[in-house]
Amino acid sequence: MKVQLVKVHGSGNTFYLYEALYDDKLDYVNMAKQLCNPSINGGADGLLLVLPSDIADAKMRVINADGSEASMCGNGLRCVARHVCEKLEIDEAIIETMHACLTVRKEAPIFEQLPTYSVEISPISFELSSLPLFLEDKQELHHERIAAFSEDIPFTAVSVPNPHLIGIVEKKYIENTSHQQQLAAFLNSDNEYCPNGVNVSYVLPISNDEIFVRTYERGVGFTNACGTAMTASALISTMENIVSGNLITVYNPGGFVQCSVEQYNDKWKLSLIGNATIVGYYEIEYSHNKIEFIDCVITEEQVQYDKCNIYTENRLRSFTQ
Ligand SMILES: N[C@@H](CCC[C@H](N)C(=O)O)C(=O)O
Repeated sequence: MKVQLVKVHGSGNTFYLYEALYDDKLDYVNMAKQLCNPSINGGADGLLLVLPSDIADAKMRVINADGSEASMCGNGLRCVARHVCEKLEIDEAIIETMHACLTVRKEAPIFEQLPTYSVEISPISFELSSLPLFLEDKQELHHERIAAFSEDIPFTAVSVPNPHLIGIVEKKYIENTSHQQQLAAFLNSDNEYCPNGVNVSYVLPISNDEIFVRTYERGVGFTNACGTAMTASALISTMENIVSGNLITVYNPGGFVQCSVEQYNDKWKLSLIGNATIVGYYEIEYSHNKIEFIDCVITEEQVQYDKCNIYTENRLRSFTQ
């Protein structure tokens, strides 16, 4: 069977997007594992499925590189938002995800001409059972040191609704990734704390409205960026008075986004604003569970995005030197 795919990214978090217009009985887990293999066409961090929905403009499913399914994906949702809005010729849409129907919207570019979308990030829970994360008698974890994780990094746990463990760190933990690598690999292996794994982010405060976030993603490993992690990090940084104001700029190894963090009557309202870049259009042959790339048309959009990367690198250099 011939399958049409779009390669997309949000902050360098890269996905193949496939729109299934009918029940095609394809093995999406097998497809994701092959498409994400870095030795084939550069790989990707996941497969985004755009499916018909009875209650929204479309439904998104997210398959991680290892074949596990995630309940949400912020960077991926921006790319799905663009796909659906352009197809339906609308500027705002509702996308059904595993646990919520979320509003997505076309926005003014965050940098030069970059196609930019905002996506709602919800529901939010601090209950450890929502991740789940098991820590003796604790119900929640807020900016606290856990000896088994680190002697000096305070961690917060939150689900949005995919699970995140977020540490506020000093520069040495950003310059050298080994602590994050070891902790995240442990929490994503067979372990007593996070039986379903967890996305682990290290956050470096930069200014009163800027942070840097690097994430080791469950089901993938280190990625250029994780949208839900950056939004959750902006929330935690706000709650801990590390940043102030409603719009936080979040730099990451693949670019930058803006996260809107607002509070109404004790309830947090989060959204993620950033690029939704189309890298290329691909045709594959998928038969006997094997993928073969047949054709591709690469767009000019990455050239434009590279300029944004140069801007981000220069900006980051000014913080880190
Ligand atoms: N990159 C994503 C999150 C993808 C899912 C994650 N790996 C998980 O398993 O929770 C994002 O942009 O939010």
